[in-house]
Amino acid sequence: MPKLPEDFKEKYTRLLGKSRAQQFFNSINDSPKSAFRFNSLKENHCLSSDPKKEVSGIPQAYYGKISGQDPAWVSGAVYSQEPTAMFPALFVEARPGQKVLDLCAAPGGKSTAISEQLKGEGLLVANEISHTRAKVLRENLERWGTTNSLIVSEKPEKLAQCFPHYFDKILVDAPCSGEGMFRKNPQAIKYWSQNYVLLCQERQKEILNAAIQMLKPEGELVYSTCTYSPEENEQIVSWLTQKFNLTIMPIAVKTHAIAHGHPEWADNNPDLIKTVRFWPTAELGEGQFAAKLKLSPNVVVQAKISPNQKKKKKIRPQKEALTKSEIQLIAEVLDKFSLPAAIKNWRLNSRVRNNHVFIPALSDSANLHLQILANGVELGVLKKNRFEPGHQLAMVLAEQKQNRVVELSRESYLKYLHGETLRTQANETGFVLVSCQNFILGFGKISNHIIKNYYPKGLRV
Ligand SMILES: C[S@@+](CC[C@H](N)C(=O)[O-])C[C@H]1O[C@@H](n2cnc3c(N)ncnc32)[C@H](O)[C@@H]1O
Repeated sequence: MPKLPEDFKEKYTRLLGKSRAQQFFNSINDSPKSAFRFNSLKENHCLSSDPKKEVSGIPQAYYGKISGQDPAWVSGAVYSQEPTAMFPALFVEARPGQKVLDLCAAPGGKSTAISEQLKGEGLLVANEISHTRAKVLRENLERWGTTNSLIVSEKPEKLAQCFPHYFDKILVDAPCSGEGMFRKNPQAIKYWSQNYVLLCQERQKEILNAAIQMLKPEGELVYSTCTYSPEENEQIVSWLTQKFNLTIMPIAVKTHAIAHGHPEWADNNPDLIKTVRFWPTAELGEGQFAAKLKLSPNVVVQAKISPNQKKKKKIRPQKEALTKSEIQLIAEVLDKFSLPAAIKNWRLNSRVRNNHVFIPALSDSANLHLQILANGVELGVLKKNRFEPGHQLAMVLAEQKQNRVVELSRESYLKYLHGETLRTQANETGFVLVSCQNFILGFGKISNHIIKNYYPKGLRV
């Protein structure tokens, strides 16, 4: 039983009343809930054993654990995520073609869900301030088969200079005091203090200040935390409505296990009742809060790029379009596969930079002077007189039924993940997709019944 700090218990007894508070403290002793979501962008959805219990209110989500070594996980067919953490992305309700920002995005649970909503059309800017965590974000979005994301690692203020009033939707899944994670991560209890809660509140205001500058008139902001404290939840939403031209929107949810926000824990604005809370007592999952707000149509929109940016040296566009001979080399590989819509027009849409061939999600990104980890889909690398397809391309090809696939046994699968060369009975030669249990894992290249391993070195186990 994790020992809860006395101030924490006093605070929630005051807020909830003795009996509800006791139920709440007891629920923190129960086991945390694990769940996973299926990837609607990918072809294959059959696990080795059928998942049993659905997460109420989330399409294609089930309770249970999927190991990080399961072919379903490695291929990006599933994402392991705490059940209540699945909701904020659902509230974003992005439509294909829209521009969406996930401002605090790593490890990427919510970005992967938003990319499913966009279905490859429009733009997802996924930002993570920590460079180490941003790398994990990149791996997860790549595995997911996302084609239209710009992955960046910047402070929110810096992003705000580049994207004034640019986005239709913004998700701020804010760093918080993590009270909702106490039973999943008892270490979080050690960090808890009322001062820490207030410190988190300050940081949330800074992040939101930048976020609002990037929202289009009539754009929508989803704000979420995994904590219970009113200071980081209802009080932040009150602050947002007082400081900016924002109104609180209703949130449509299809689960009974959801509670509403508490106007009396903030400035008594009755609209706060439209915000939502997940309590562990409802047994859906861990603690969460979410609010949805809309910016007025009458905000003053600033210039496109800030003076700061204009002063920066313009990066001259390199020769980036493909030459005829480059197209020929790439076509020798790509023409053998069935291409999903997002990459079908690769001949026209591809760019080459330092021999890397990619279809950008945002063109002219170099002049933004941002730390960009990935822009769109990397198709592969041009080498001397040949083209080597990249891992991200394999993950995108998994969105469509493919014929050039070599299915591995469980034993060979583990060898593939280690980076070993494999033997095969297959008669194909050249690049093939490699799968296990029909989940596409990456590329291999066959010559004389030997599969050369193209699983990326950085992902090998
Ligand atoms: C709750 S986590 C995000 C989880 C993520 N949305 C997901 O679903 O996988 C909050 C993230 O905010 C980042 N963060 C911390 N301080 C920040 C700041 N000042 N500005 C922006 N992001 C920050 C953290 O590194 C962390 O990755």
